[in-house]
Amino acid sequence: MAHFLIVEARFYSHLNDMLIEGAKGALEAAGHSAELITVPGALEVPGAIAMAAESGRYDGFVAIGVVIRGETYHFEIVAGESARAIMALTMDGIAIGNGILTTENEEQAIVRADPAQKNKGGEAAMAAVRLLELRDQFD
Ligand SMILES: Nc1c(NC[C@H](O)[C@H](O)[C@H](O)CO)[nH]c(=O)[nH]c1=O
Ligand SMILES: CC(=O)[C@@H](O)COP(=O)(O)O
Repeated sequence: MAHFLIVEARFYSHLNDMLIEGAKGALEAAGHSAELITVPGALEVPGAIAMAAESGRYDGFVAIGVVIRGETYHFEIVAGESARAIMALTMDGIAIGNGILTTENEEQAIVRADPAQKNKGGEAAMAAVRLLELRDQFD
């Protein structure tokens, strides 16, 4: 059994609740345990993962959040920079599944957050599980 940390950017609570349900359900079904921490937004997720990885207490991580386009360029920054920083951590060998949705509107986010629909939270959790399996295989 592996132990995962779910790091949620709690910007849209009702959407996060669905993503977290999917992630927890996937990890539990795969026989793993999970903790949850909350940060304000997607830009804080990579830093929180980096800090938690330093502790050595977690085998893998699932990033959860929702970034919905507004009126300004900020969407590109939040969506792009959180994804880029998470990818950089993954390239350092940290098993992370990225379940941060980046959508044009709430309707798109609901479909992707809902475990009964596209279940992107569960998908991100299983991606982290797979990366951990590969790291163990290559060690
Ligand atoms: N607009 C969204 C944000 N913005 C907040 C940033 O992520 C960050 O917390 C702030 O800039 C302070 O550093 N975050 C989301 O997760 N989703 C959004 O739609
Ligand atoms: C993704 C965002 O930062 C967005 O929610 C902020 O909206 P706006 O660009 O209208 O300030």
